[in-house]
Amino acid sequence: MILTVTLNTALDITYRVPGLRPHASHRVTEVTERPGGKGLNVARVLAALGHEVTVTGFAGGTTGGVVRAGLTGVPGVTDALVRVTGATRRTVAVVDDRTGDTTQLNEPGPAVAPAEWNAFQEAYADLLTGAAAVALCGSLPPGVPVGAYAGLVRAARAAGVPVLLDTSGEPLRRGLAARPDLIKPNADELAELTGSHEPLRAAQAARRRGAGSVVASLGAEGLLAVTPEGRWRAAPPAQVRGNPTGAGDSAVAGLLSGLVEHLSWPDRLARAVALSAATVLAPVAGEFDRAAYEELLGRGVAVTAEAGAA
Ligand SMILES: O=P(O)(O)OC[C@@]1(O)O[C@H](CO)[C@@H](O)[C@@H]1O
Repeated sequence: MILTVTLNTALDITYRVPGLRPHASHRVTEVTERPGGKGLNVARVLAALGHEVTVTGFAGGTTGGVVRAGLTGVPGVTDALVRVTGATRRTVAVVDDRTGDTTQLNEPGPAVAPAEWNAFQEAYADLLTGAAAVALCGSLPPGVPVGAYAGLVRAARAAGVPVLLDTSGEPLRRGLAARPDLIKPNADELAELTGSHEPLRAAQAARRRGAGSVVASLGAEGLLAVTPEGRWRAAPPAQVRGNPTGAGDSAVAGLLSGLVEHLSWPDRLARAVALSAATVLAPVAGEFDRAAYEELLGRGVAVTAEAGAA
């Protein structure tokens, strides 16, 4: 079983509007709602690839109920979310039909009480005993200590479970010190973490600060991996246009599935890039287009080794 942790789950709402303008009123032409928060997106993609996945984190209130209802019946996904008194947040992705651009609005999430945080940590320790790998994903809701991920990384390492951390800002900075096996920042997150806007240099700096491996997602340029086994760049065969929400989560699912299947780094990266591009091509945020995924993999994702020490 693969475990994904989403402390700040969300009901993801996607609005389509024919041209988004500040200060204007808009008619929404299409609304979709689905369970979200990064770890839930990762879980759905892993399950679609044939893995058994358990999801944990927090869920509460009416929105939490809708999120949980949306997970029931998803083949391969087991709900082990911990109930909280506060209400699970909503996030809104507004897709501008004219430009194709997406604007994201993320609520902060419910206030988590100390007893709820303790209950989660106990549940997490139990779940680790059956896990082949764990992904810790997304922002922290109010009330969860900013060093939370450091503790969760340490617990995974103590249990001998490979751990991937995908977050940003101070939670990433602190989590890194606990030495996660892999981090997957985007270019902005990596620059914020290291102060360097040059992705290769920044990824090397992140490794020195504690990450076993770094896979940076660089938008249209694909992925840059800096690992103890070598360095690679992986890019899709053609540029894809669409809604990028969840594309990073699909890359995480590709990397994690590749890890538990013992794929080589180039094969993991090819899978992650193809999944990520197939997510941009899917009409609903956080889903991937399976036909596009298979076609992209079949056409071959260019994975090139970079010279030099990791
Ligand atoms: O606020 P966070 O936790 O950083 O990000 C939340 C979020 O925007 O990320 C996912 C896409 O990656 C969405 O499903 C989700 O709502």
